[in-house]
Amino acid sequence: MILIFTTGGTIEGLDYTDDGGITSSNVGIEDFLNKANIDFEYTIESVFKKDSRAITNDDRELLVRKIKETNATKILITHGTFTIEDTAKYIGKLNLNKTIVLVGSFILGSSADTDAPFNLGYAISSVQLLKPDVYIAMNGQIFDWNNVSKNLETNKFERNGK
Ligand SMILES: NC(=O)C[C@H](N)C(=O)O
Repeated sequence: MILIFTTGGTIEGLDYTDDGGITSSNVGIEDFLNKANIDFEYTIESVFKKDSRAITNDDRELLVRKIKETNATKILITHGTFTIEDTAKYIGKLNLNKTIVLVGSFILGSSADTDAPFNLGYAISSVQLLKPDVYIAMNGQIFDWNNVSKNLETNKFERNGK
């Protein structure tokens, strides 16, 4: 069984507009899974729905509590890309002995050319195969929680020192 926690971000159609307001186009992660006719057991829970710049450590603590409470050992977290590495580090440091994969998208989940379904598929595959630890699945790659940063110029995640 895969447990999916959703937290908002562009992958769920959530973004700030240039004038500072927040836009929401209400994309359901479940919709992507249904469209792909997936055939594995999963549970999905919305923990909060925020642009990731608005996520606080209290929010991260709530996520951690839910991760600890569940019997599930394979957990996918959908998350905005701006602070996905902060959340990965926050959880990774705790050594929870579960396979936890965080994933987001760069292009609005509601847009026709979104990278959301590709990223989700890659992350769902990864969460089933990786050994217990915390990872970010983006740009068709897996990054360890303690060796990742986002390159704002290229919109790609990189290993540190690369
Ligand atoms: N690509 C993204 O997810 C950016 C987004 N607005 C966020 O929540 O971080």
